[in-house]
Amino acid sequence: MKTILNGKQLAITIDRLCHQLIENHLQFEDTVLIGLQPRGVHLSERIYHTLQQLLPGSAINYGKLDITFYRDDFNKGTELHVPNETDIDFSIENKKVVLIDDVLYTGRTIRSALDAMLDFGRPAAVELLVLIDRRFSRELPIQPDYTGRTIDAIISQKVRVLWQERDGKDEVVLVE
Ligand SMILES: O=P(O)(O)OC[C@H]1O[C@H](OP(=O)(O)OP(=O)(O)O)[C@H](O)[C@@H]1O
Ligand SMILES: O=c1cc[nH]c(=O)[nH]1
Repeated sequence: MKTILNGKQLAITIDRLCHQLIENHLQFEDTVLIGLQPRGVHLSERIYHTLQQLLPGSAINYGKLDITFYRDDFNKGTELHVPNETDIDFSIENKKVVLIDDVLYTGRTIRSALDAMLDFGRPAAVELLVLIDRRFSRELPIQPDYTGRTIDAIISQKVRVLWQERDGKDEVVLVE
């Protein structure tokens, strides 16, 4: 197992991503943040809380989206897909949406998210923020707008993003 980001590097990376978001979205009046269940939500929570500290007084719309029923392999094969909560209590009509996930690999999760998101309105634009972009493994034409770290990994390897609140420590690792 190899460490890609330790806890301190992860915190610095999240801070940088937040500043990049502010650069493009200023006070977030027309922008909403949506974290993807289950693993992207830990990242989106950190980003949301960091932005609130950096932009005191701004009311940022933040929600969580579950894509289970929109997966292109739902009801195919024997794997049981257990849904998580979707919590979006605002319309995304004409808003700029920033989708947030921990890892981008084939792009299929994000494709599903683009589909699932449309239940909440027609956005003006959609951006993608990921902590880890696994290059050279995309199966769909989907690329991130904000990236924590780009890595090259072989197919047998797996990136795992660990969070203090769930795993007991903050770390990004490459598992052989
Ligand atoms: O770009 P993709 O190929 O869709 O992979 C990215 C997704 O994989 C992980 O989720 P999950 O744990 O559900 O997938 P995994 O079982 O493949 O790790 C991760 O949290 C992303 O949402
Ligand atoms: O390496 C990978 C690939 C997909 N999803 C992950 O969480 N890690």
